[in-house]
Amino acid sequence: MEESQAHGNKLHEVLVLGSPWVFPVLHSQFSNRFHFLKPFLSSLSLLQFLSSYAQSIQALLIPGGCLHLTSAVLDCLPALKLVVTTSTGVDHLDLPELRRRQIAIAYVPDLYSEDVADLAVGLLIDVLRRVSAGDRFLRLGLRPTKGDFPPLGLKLSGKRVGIVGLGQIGSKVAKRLEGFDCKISYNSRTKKPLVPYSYYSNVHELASNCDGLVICCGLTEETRHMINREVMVALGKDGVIINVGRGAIIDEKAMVECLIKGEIGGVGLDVFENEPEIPEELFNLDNVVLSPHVAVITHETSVELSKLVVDNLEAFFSNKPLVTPLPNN
Ligand SMILES: O=CC(=O)O
Repeated sequence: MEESQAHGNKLHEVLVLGSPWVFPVLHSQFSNRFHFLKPFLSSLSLLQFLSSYAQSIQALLIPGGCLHLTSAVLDCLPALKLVVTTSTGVDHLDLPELRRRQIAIAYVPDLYSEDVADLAVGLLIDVLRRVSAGDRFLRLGLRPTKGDFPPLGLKLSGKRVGIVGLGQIGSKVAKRLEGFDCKISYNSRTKKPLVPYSYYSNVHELASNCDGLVICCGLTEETRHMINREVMVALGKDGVIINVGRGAIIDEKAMVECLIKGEIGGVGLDVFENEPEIPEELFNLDNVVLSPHVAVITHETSVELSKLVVDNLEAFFSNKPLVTPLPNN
């Protein structure tokens, strides 16, 4: 309210759900153009807040990942006409329900793939070469010169790496790993005609023929728990898994068991099955590298994202076509 009053004319109201990481940039640059409603700063429950303050809200902003836009939330927003998600993945949105209510969706088609691919390779190097484990070793006061043994890692160069989902992100991971002389294979819904890598239609077979898997696909009913215990056992006790897709693509409970029993070699995870929850057991395992769902986040990207979000909001409020509408919506 304060912001609209300060400018003497009415700003367009935008509801911000789930504290998206772009919000600080957005708020500092564009609070003179929009009035942002921030339930995450309120002491009220989300539904109480929405029922009290959001009855006339037409546009909302939501990050990908943990917060799901449920019918209960939508029922509190009778005037809603636009959802802008700051994610590429849309598994947190109930698409049929949004369609039924004729609510338009803007998303982020291809802003993040370089950053996500960079972090995927970073996690792979970290898990194999034990960068974070070595860091912990030194911080504990241990030293090779005192006869302490640093945790020895495994080579990346020349490894057989399977990419699960060879889209924008997966292709960039593959390209980066070519620079490490890795032998790349992949699994995706269909074989890509112009790709030089070996194709496996079945992820179990892919795992049997690889030293590591990098999961880059989206979460759908088909990919949920696609990386199950059998796939992990097929990958083998030195095999590593990197996940920059969505947590629930891996059967997380089975993964924890495989790690504890030494049935896989290690994991690097940017995403988790029940974010923001992380299984306790993972904190005690030295062959696990954890990252707080930041693969898409860099300073540079946050500036570009902020502009994209505002361009979509401005288009909506001036009755123009959205800049990045979700296809088939
Ligand atoms: O996880 C982030 C995204 O889907 O963009």
